[in-house]
Amino acid sequence: MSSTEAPGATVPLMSKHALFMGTFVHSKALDELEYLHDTCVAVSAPEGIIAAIEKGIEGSADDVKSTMVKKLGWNDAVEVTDHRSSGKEGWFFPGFVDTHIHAPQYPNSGLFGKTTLLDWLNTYTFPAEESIGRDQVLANRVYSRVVQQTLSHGTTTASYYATISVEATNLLSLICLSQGQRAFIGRVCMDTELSPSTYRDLSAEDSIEASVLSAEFCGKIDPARKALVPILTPRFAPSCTPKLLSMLGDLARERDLPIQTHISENPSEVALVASVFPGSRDYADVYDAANLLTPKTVLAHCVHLTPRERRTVLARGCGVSHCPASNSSITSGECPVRSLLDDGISKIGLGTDVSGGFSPSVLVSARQALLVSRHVAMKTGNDADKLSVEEVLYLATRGGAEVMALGSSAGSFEVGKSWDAQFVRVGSVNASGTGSSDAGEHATGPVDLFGTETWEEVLQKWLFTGDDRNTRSVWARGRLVHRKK
Ligand SMILES: Nc1nc2[nH]cnc2c(=O)[nH]1
Ligand SMILES: [Zn+2]
Repeated sequence: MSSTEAPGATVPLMSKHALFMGTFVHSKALDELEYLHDTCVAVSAPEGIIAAIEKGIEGSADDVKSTMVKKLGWNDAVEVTDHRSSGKEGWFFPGFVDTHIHAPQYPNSGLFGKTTLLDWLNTYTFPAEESIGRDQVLANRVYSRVVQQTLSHGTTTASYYATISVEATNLLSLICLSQGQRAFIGRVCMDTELSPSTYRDLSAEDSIEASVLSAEFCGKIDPARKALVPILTPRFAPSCTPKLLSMLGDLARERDLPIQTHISENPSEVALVASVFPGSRDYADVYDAANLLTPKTVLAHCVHLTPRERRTVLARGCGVSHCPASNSSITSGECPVRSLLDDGISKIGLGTDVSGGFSPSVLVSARQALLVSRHVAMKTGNDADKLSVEEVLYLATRGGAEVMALGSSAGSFEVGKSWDAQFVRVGSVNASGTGSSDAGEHATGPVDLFGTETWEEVLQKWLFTGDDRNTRSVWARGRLVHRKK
């Protein structure tokens, strides 16, 4: 396969308007999930935008479908997905937003031993990334799989770090486009001796030129930035010279590009930044001096930010990608999410941070976020530090959309937003104690309902015991991008 050839079949555009019916669950606010029963959501073709939402009225004989059809005059060419008979065993939920994931690290999922960030980078990460850049066949294998896997776990938007290789990064763009995932594509920039001499940009100028090439490639294959957005990606401060950082800040402004980077993940990293940038007041100041902190900047981790750094992040309007599974796995620390929120930093989403994090599932990240918040609470003695199920599911969807500056187009079910959704199905246990979903084509994994649960409890059980077997269908920008066989 040549480097710019689109791999595999491309997910087709919506050819007909569509009506989805059943129960819809989404975040209304940080601490509130809304449950819309017997509801019809109309999605217009070919762009996949929610055109109308008709809520069923309890006890009313009026059918929401006919009401909707009359309202929109979509009588004929309409595709109907009707899950109204699913009861509490099935519901539509917004697609997840993964605000931070390293595509080339996917083969290393679960491999971290007892390392911490800086030795983990040298032991596991740089070798894996370098090998992808040298081998397009391997890049195709890994990138195709990571996009398939994230889609099958319900991720409709992902912000990817690729590698320094333009060729391999372009391949990731093509794969996301053909599989239908909305993606931010970041060619990694790094020009210091922190990484091996064989795996770094030769100069700041080279790094900028390569970043422009990969951004222009995205522009060529998706000119309106409908599905693909190039994102400038200085790996983290110690990987970049001040010159490169400042050239990236200029480039972001000139081309109106978003930025992603890591910050304050681990105490040794924070100390390293202080020693490499002695003239900066703190880690955030290194980025701020280069104009890299903008409302379109995604800052991964933010575990050890000082009060002054928090004020900088808030003042610049940056988003935070909370990566709890990664922070526990490579022992980086416990991000104090409640305290960030209390300080006014409300743009917070979740990142799987594969492969610092071990799972491509944002559901797992949400679960881990909830658990880590319990550890924070055990340390502080303050119950208010505990995040609720509603809050972590907000971070997984709406919060992530805000972080990626997609707040008006994704993250919840509202007229004018994109149909980015997943249909979740769980199982129930019958009188003889058998799960309805133990086997066969409808196997839905370990979530067992006994018929006594409230809707709130069903969502809690999904968060803690669910997995990708429950994610039956996934749509991104109206297009069906995954269906469980
Ligand atoms: N978690 C994580 N932190 C980083 N800091 C610099 N590079 C990385 C990376 O690849 N993963
Ligand atoms: Zn990362």
